[in-house]
Amino acid sequence: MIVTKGLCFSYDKEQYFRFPDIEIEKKGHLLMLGDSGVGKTTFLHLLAGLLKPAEGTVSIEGTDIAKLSHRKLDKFRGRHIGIVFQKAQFIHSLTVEENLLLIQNLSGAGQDKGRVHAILERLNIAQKAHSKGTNLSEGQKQRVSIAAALVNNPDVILADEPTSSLDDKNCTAVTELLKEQALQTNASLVVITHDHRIASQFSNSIRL
Ligand SMILES: Nc1ncnc2c1ncn2[C@@H]1O[C@H](COP(=O)(O)OP(=O)(O)OP(=O)(O)O)[C@@H](O)[C@H]1O
Repeated sequence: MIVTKGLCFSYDKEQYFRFPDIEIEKKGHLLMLGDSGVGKTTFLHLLAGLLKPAEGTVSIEGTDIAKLSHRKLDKFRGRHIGIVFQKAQFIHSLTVEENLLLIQNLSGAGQDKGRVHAILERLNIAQKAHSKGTNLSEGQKQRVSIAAALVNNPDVILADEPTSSLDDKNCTAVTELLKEQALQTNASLVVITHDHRIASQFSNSIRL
């Protein structure tokens, strides 16, 4: 479960962002829409503890994440939060499978090749399991990034423009997978986007 209260943030004191309070139960989801530059990624990074709010709180599974030390926050993120970044972030010299196994290892959860392959199948990239990151298209990289966010069954899934590089078929597949994953693993899902193709697939949405 994720709850925010009174979140404010500023990069430079010139532009001040005030974000609406959100509360997403387990299995719940929220789509946040908004034009380029309104602060969607900033909001997501506050939710993930990658930025510290000037005011307000982010509570995940009952923990106020701003109260955690850097080390504890990194560990907490690895265990509880799956982030789909706008630009895919993984090690390009490793294969897709090796990247996902490494993420499982780093979280302390142990390796589960079956889980890795099941998720790659769902994302239509199982045939790329043994390819290196440098040999993937942008859409394939985006899907690896989604697999990386989901592979540890996080309690909170935060997705930043997860469908921007995808064609219509994969756009629907990815959105369905994110929602289904949240339902199956009792997770809360936040998706931010300006991709209007996915608006109709979410019953709960707000505009920034
Ligand atoms: N590290 C930074 N330092 C200073 N200003 C920043 C920084 N990151 C973002 N900004 C500014 O904050 C504003 C909001 O950026 P943000 O990336 O959150 O918007 P967004 O709604 O996600 O946009 P987009 O849809 O284009 O990704 C923008 O005006 C941006 O220039």
